[in-house]
Amino acid sequence: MRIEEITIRHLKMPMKAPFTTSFGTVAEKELLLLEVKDASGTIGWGETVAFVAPWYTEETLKTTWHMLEDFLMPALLHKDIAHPDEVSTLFATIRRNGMAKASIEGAVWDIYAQQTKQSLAHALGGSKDLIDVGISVGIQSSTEKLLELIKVYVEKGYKRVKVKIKPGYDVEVIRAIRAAFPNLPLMADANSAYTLNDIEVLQQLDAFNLLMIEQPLAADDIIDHAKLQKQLKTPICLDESITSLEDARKAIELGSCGVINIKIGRVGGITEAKKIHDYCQQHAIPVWCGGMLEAGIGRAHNIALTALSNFVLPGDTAGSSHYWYEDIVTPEIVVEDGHIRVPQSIGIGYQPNLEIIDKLTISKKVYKG
Ligand SMILES: O=C(O)CCC(=O)C1=CC=C[C@@H](O)[C@@H]1C(=O)O
Ligand SMILES: [Mg+2]
Repeated sequence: MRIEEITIRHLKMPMKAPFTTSFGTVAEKELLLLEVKDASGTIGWGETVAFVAPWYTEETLKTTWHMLEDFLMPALLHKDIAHPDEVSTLFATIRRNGMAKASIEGAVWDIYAQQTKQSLAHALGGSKDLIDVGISVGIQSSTEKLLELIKVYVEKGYKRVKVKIKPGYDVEVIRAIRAAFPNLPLMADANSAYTLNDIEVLQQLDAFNLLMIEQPLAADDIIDHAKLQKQLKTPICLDESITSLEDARKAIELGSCGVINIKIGRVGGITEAKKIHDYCQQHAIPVWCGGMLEAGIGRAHNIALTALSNFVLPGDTAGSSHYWYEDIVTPEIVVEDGHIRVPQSIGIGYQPNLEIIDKLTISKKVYKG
């Protein structure tokens, strides 16, 4: 294939409820939607996951646009590509900026799946028909409110619940959840809010049979995570710390984690995500697919990736209606009894809904190189 034209749309999507973590709140999601057309007219779609502010990683919506416009699109447009794995080679001299790279690479995978007449999940080597789905619950104004929400999600059938923790909002919150839901598959995500000085607090969490504690320490620190893991019974799951296969290899060699959360955007694309998945499988490290409050295109890519066999833990791939009044794809993504059915039709298995996309678009630009 040869990419000839890319349309970037800047979308603003109202959220049903704000999402709060140890770092900040997202009340309205902004994203870039990429419509990528190859010489034969096949169209693939990609979605950026960087937030407006750099609190999760250093990328922002504006940096992704800058990287796409000034470096990534010029490197890709009008080049002959036999396989989407080659996109990362074209981008090899551009450091980091994984979310920008992933948005365009995801669209190329979509085109490839369509042209080889298979589902994206199948093109990636995935064979599951159903994936297990968990839910991520942001920080709430009170523990009562949190317990009420968890009850609703448990009744809806979600396969595990992840809650956000931060210093001062941790042991007592988890204790209350455990008391109300003794058998719930439960985990906590700290988004790097702790240091090794907090080890006693983190050790107290060992009493609650958590599936894992996600990213307790700094994003760029796998050494301290290795020290912490030696002193915790609960497996550590790394999120922000893993931006590439090399990061995963080093973290596993050091013993910094027992689980890895793979996010396509954070690791620079589906090809790298697959490599991390395969490496973890060879080293008996279970993985799951993290979420970035994606709209339908990003969510569809996550579902296809989760069809790979070492995604053995439920992912943060809630259904469209959890976050959105109206999603940008048809049919909307539905969770039933804690499962999503992996589309078996050609491509991503969902159609972009242009009417809704147009309604949410605040600016648009077409690039032909
Ligand atoms: O997309 C989802 O449903 C999961 C959202 C989620 O938990 C996160 C999204 C983005 C940043 C973080 O706050 C958090 C995470 O770290 O996994
Ligand atoms: Mg996380």
